[in-house]
Amino acid sequence: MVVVSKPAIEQFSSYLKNNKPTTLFTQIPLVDLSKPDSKHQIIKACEEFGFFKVINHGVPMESISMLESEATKFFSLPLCEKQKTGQPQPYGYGHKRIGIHGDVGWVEYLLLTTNQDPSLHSFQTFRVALNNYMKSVKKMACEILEMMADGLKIQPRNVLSKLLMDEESDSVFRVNHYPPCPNVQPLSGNGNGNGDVIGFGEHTDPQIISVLRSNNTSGLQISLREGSWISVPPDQTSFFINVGDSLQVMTNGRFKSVKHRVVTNSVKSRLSMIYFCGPPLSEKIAPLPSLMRENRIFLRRLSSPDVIVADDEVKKKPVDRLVEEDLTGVKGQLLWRRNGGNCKLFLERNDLIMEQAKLILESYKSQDA
Ligand SMILES: C=C1C[C@]23C[C@@]1(O)CC[C@H]2[C@@]12CC[C@H](O)[C@@](C)(C(=O)O1)[C@H]2[C@@H]3C(=O)O
Ligand SMILES: O=C(O)CCC(=O)C(=O)O
Ligand SMILES: [Fe+2]
Repeated sequence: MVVVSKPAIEQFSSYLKNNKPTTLFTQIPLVDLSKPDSKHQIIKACEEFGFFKVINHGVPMESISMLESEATKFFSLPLCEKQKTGQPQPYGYGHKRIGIHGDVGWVEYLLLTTNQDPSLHSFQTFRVALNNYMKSVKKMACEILEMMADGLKIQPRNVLSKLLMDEESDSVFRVNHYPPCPNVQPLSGNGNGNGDVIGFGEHTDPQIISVLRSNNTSGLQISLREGSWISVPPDQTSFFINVGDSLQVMTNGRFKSVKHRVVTNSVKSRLSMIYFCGPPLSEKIAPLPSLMRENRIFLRRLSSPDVIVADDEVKKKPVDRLVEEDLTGVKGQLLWRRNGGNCKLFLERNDLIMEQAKLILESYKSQDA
């Protein structure tokens, strides 16, 4: 639900107060995929930001423009036409409500599986443009994942990309449309809690990596390690790569999944297209053996209370100490599962039945309440 309560100017000044541009000069890492040292740049960017921009990516501009124009046409259709793609459960057309946790944003979107998704059966030209685009983007994503494996000195180099190449890969594609938001309007729900104008509230993506582009319109922000937010300058010809929770787990916390959000624009529509590279359903997501330290799994809470991640930074976080004591040295695995449409990582311990693992997850939830 959208609530209009205060005059726009008052809300805007509150927005600025809560979103100080603390790091004006921080540059988003740029990786030129055609350069021989790109694997090292990728590793550095994933360690420091969990986010980077790529150029010389090999995705043809025509396939990008074709999909963008089909998506723009789609969002300009009357609501009843867009709803023919189905209710978002989770696939289909949705607006304002995002996911199952009551999140609200100034956004409409289309969420699709990358497999044979029936949602677009009456939008054939859209479907063709999408398949074309996804083929090239998937190829680029695999190349990036292989460069990551090289940079991490992990063998075989397809250890990450094979999850995406798997026929059962649980990848999703999302097109988000943020219409201009004329007034600065606070949204109810789980935005960022400051009454800001949120297009898509802060979160981390649960998948391995996400490949994002937009129509040259600002709005995307990422959170830096020290907690400040920076705006990502838009760029129509490049792609942006997000490290997701699954990759954070697989690298045993060496890469961090990036917290990000989208704020609205009062003048221009933002259109973003994102390929979320997910592992096959029920894939075991565990730190890659060569990146394990002391053969232990450390756990840290992520933005969603059900998602936990291997990381030894937990030692610095009092709220998680109990969990570390409970689980240090435990052999277990995180499974990629879907629950009511949302994909998540679930903990399954070798020495405990799932019910007990659930209890541990419950304790996260009660800390949040
Ligand atoms: C606000 C949310 C929407 C989301 C689930 C979440 O609680 C946090 C992650 C979001 C995300 C981002 C990537 C994909 O678009 C998505 C389908 C996913 O797997 O995680 C969405 C979720 C969603 O829209 O349900
Ligand atoms: O629209 C964007 O630029 C980002 C949206 C996003 O983070 C998501 O869909 O997961
Ligand atoms: Fe995201």
